[in-house]
Amino acid sequence: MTVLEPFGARLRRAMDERGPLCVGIDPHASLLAEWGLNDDVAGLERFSRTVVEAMADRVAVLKPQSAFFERFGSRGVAVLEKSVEEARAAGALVVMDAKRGDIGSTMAAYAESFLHKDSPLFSDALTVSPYLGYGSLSPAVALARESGTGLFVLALTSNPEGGEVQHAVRADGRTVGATMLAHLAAENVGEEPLGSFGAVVGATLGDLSSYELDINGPLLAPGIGAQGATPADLPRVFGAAARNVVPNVSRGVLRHGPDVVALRDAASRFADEVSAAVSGG
Ligand SMILES: O=C(O)c1cc(=O)[nH]c(=O)n1[C@@H]1O[C@H](COP(=O)(O)O)[C@@H](O)[C@H]1O
Repeated sequence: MTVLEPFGARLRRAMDERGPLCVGIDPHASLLAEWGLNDDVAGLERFSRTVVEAMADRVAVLKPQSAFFERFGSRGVAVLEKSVEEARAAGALVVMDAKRGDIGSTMAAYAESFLHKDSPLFSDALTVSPYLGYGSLSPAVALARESGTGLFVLALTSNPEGGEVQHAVRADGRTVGATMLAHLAAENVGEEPLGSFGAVVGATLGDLSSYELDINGPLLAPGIGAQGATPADLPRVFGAAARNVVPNVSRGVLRHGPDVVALRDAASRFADEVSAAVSGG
């Protein structure tokens, strides 16, 4: 297999060159309607192509949300394949948001679907769920190491319901979420300039100073915009780990379409606010 430079190194460089913002490609039916598009495969394709055209040559990361493509069956997935390919060709890193998680042998097939270089859906990284046990993700960790890709593991999610699982306290006194962060820190030991095994940590969660967020890996932070968090929250939520945060905005940017210039302006306003907040400016 052609081996890419590790995802963490590629991501760090992209964050340095383009800023850390991740824009989501989330073609909600309501957004298709707002954009004057039909809720069908042609509308999906137009939406996705517009976002890629507007963003892929300037933001560090694009994150397509697979569910909105799967909704249309195989033709929707074909649009997803094309979007991933075009976004990567234009220089963006693609984090496939498919939140996969299963017993190890099945997990291996999920990993192949997104992280093997010959897969039609090959992406730079994949979101995964560790709630069948962190160890069930091992085939994905192994393939990511082999192919120079990365994972974002759901540790502390942005939604209010996540706490009942992630804040649960284990017999050793640690919360489940903290345990996931510790597993990721172990994966990333010694990696420079940044490990490839990231955590998803919601920007909506308030002060997380009781958590060890310094996992030497990226922290994907959804929740900015439509879910109520703002870039100004990042230092308060993430403290010193803010330098490794990849803030995600989906609807907060996408609602400005379909005009490409308006989409770019919206993303660049978020990017400026992130940079002012994280650099203390
Ligand atoms: O893994 C994710 O990206 C994710 C994790 C999480 O904890 N919360 C969360 O909102 N997301 C995703 O991030 C995006 C947020 O979209 P907006 O709320 O429109 O910005 C959606 O695609 C969600 O599926």
